[in-house]
Amino acid sequence: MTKLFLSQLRLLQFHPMKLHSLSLFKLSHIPLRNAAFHPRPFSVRPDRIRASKSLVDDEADLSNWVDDLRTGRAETLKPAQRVGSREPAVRDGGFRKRRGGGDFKKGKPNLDAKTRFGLSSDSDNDEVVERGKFKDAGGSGSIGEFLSEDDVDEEESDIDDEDEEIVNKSRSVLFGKQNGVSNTTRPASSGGSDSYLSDSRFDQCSVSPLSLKGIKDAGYEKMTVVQEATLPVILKGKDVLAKAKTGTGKTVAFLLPSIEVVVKSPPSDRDQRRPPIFVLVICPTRELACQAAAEATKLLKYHPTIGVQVVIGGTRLALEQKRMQANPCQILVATPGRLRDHIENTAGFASRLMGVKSLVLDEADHLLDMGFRKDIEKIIAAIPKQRQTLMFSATIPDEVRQVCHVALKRDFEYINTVQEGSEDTHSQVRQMHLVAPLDKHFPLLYAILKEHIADDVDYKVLVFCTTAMVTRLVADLLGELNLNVREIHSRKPQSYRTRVSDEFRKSKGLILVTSDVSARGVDYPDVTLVVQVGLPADKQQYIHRLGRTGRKGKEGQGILLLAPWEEFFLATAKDLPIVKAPVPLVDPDTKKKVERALSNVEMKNKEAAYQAWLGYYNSNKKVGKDKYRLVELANEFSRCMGLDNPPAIPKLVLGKMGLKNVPGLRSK
Ligand SMILES: Nc1ncnc2c1ncn2[C@@H]1O[C@H](COP(=O)(O)OP(=O)(O)OP(=O)(O)O)[C@@H](O)[C@H]1O
Repeated sequence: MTKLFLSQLRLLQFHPMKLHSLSLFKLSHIPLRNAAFHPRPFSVRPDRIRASKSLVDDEADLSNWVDDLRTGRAETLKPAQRVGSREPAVRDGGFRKRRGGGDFKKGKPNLDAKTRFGLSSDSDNDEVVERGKFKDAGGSGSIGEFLSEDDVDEEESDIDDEDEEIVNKSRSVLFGKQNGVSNTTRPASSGGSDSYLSDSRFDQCSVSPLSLKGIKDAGYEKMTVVQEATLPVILKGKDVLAKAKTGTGKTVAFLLPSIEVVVKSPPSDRDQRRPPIFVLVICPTRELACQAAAEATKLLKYHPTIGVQVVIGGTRLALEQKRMQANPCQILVATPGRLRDHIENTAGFASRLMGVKSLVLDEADHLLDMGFRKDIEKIIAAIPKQRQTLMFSATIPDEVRQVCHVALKRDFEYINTVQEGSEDTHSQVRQMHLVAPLDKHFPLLYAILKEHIADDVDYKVLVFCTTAMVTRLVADLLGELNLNVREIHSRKPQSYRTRVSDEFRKSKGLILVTSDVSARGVDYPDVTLVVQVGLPADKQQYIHRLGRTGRKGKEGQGILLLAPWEEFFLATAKDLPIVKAPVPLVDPDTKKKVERALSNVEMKNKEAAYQAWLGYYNSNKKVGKDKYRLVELANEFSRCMGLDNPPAIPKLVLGKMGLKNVPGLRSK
């Protein structure tokens, strides 16, 4: 039996003097912690990429996109790009091959896209900093805006469309029952501790022949560990709370048995005006909802009578209403706020929900935290008590287990596929942290990215930032530095988000600067590096962000860039193997280049980023405690952007933030 060691790493203090003494940082040359790891070849998957959402030009098209997949009207599916382990970088006399680009200009934020999607007009929108609390506002001063949700996604139905709204049977170890709850830990069944595939095949399970055909066409043969662990239990009708590492196939694990629920239900009458919805899947973000619906569509290939639809914020409610009327579905994938909107405003919708037999909460811990809880409770009140409930996530903190009775029956089964003594992250993902003064962050980020690009021609990088407006600032900066970047956050129109997300999914040689809208569940293949700039909201969010790389057993790298006063985060994640990174050399030239690039970034974007930054850290329990120190730090951030005089903030906003009369702040 493989023995797993929990690496208790000594977290070394960063010493600024070391900055110059260390050689150029080569992320990809650092040997993996688990040197013996070989990514499993992913041989059985003639991978398919879903229809190009870059064709989606307006909200109406977006709304119809999943329908088009169902009816085969969407763009022909394209064969996958390379799967399996990454190839070494191709170098040709210093020329580095780059792919991707689409209709965006390399290295520059696309101006057409900016104009078309109104980027400039939303620069002074509010930015929410912490779920359920006041976030900073960028100018209009409307309280409604303050109360909107930011990047935690995203869907807030009640504001407007721009606001938003995630076993091995034989070897299972039963830890016993407490209060009727079964707790089961089901370790990976083959191929070492990090294998995500089990030895069991789907055809060994009692699923319908048509579903099996769909699974085969999707390229799935063996079940992943979480699928093997949960399928038999779910098929028996039990409520399940399941935990499995990121990128290990949880979506299919809940979709397949959900489809079987519909298969076993009496067929709806074709003429029935309001046919029942049998399966309701709730995801915290729009991207995730679309992704889950697309996966369901794949699996439903041979079930022509079963329909799936998606309802998400950012599209016109009336369009969704029309679409649901025209193409009634038995499986509905939704984000919480928009679902509530339909419950309250769509004629006949509430009665359709009375047919729900299976409720799925994807990213369950996130859906049960305070930002979504009210919506979820309202939704649960609108569906029958007699139903099966499935909750999945890569992180299930104790607090969530304590409140999961909100949705689950008392005798639910808790299935944990993360082995005892193993971390919630993948051992094939090298995790590093870099602690450096704030004024070094932008040059360091640039140096990290340049180095990574030089090492891997197929680079595909996600850069996570703390808020939407800081995301925009960093994207602007990296664009000015001629890196091939895109940005995605909650202040972008949904059609733009969908387009960029799809482009990044298919691309290589691209950097996506993002807020936490991309933190959970989004399945971008072959991400080579995840950079997290600044304090993650919590350890769970760190894990989910990191989980965008190292999916399906592949290798990956993660780097967390912190200021010294953010270093306390490492103590909260001390069970994770986050090692100290060698510091990349930032030569004076690089520094100057970054300063020059910053001077080209629009003033209003810097102002919005300052305010957002202040709001984000103000909401942090530790950093926000000492308001005087907070303002000092915010002003340091302002100087990092080249603004020695910090931008003025509306008095109302300062009042809401509890920052009135704090020295160092300028009000207007
Ligand atoms: N049985 C299978 N065999 C091979 N590939 C699979 C199988 N099941 C799912 N996959 C693929 O694995 C990838 C990851 O799946 P998925 O996105 O569901 O992961 P996840 O566990 O939900 O991740 P996260 O925690 O980040 O949400 C997807 O590309 C999916 O198509």
